[in-house]
Amino acid sequence: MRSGSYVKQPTDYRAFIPANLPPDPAINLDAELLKLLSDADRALGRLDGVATVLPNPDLFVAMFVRQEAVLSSQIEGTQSTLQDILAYEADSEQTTQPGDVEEVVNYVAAMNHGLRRLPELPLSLRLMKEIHEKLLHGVRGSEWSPGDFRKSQNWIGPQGCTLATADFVPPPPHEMMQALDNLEHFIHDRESLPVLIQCGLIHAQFETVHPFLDGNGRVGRLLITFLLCEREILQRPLLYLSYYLKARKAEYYDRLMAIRISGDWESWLKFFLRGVYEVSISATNVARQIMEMREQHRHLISTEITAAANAHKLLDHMFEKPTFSINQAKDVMGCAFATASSVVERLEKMGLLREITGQERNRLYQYQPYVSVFQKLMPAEEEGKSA
Ligand SMILES: Nc1ncnc2c1ncn2[C@@H]1O[C@H](COP(=O)(O)OP(=O)(O)OP(=O)(O)O)[C@@H](O)[C@H]1O
Repeated sequence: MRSGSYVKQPTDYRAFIPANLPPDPAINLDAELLKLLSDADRALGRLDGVATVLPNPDLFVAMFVRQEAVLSSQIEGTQSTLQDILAYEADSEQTTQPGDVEEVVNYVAAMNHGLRRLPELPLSLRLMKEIHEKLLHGVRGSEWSPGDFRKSQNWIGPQGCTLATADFVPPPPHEMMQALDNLEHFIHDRESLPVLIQCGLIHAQFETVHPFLDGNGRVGRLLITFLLCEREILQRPLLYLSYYLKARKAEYYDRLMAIRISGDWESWLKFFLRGVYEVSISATNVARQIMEMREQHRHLISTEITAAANAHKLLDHMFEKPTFSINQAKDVMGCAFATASSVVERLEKMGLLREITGQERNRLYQYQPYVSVFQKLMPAEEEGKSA
């Protein structure tokens, strides 16, 4: 079959051996697929444009990365919310954070590591292993060979299922390496296909090969961002595609299965491109809202606070790290504790900051209007629970 075939293994189960990429027969770029491709390209271009045209986009990139990290980890079943990770980053000593918050922190570290490495190391099997190592470092699943491809057979399906009852059995290790070599080769091919088509094919093939014992979904979703950044389709990692995949998890899995069962690459690609389009538009709006908010709040600070330089400094910092203690604010502004305390109090009265711990000591303040822009994308989080 076009996407591969099920092959009976000596120990009596059937594993899927993927065919090489690009698919043969080639992807049918019908009118619908071409339109979706062109819409997604345009929307992604607009998102990238926002980041290059507006001043200081780097201030808020970290928040987009956190957003993607939370959503991608929630697909995997992690309960932590954006609020949890912000509080954890501001004060990791706090004991009230859910145990799995470190998985999201690791996702952010894996994303940042990959983005840092890309200028010196192309998107490759080696980079995938490095990313995986960061992702599973010291957390649940870390007994599952962080940074190493699997050396045993794995399978996908409901908890407790066996090789015989699994929904899907990826290739056994020796076939897996051959499939990975082909995948790496395909990743380096810059000529044959439009980048977004290539990106969709790479993600799905990676999930089919399932080269790690755990974390395949998250590494596969990170690959999407890395490819877009490596090819300079996006200058910065602003696309939180997991927002779309999380909302349509059943369809996400069904589309991946349809590639294996009936070789239907095209329906997966259409689903993927719709996601790129929708999320690009959403992310562009978020970026615009943030820049407007920055202007409004800068203006508000200038008119309401005399000697506003410190507060401006803190405001800029809040776009990158919206949750912080007074001690941290003091360091950012380079002033005395008492001065930092009065600036924070003032910003709180102006409605820009909210104290989030409810404690008398070790208080944390949050730039709430800003965080709310992202929380609105996660309705369940507003009620204080994860989806
Ligand atoms: N039939 C399927 N059912 C569920 N997941 C599938 C299926 N086929 C492929 N997958 C992929 O496998 C991923 C799950 O693999 P794994 O548990 O190793 O990854 P994870 O990162 O730990 O978890 P998750 O992917 O759920 O976030 C899914 O996210 C999806 O991308």
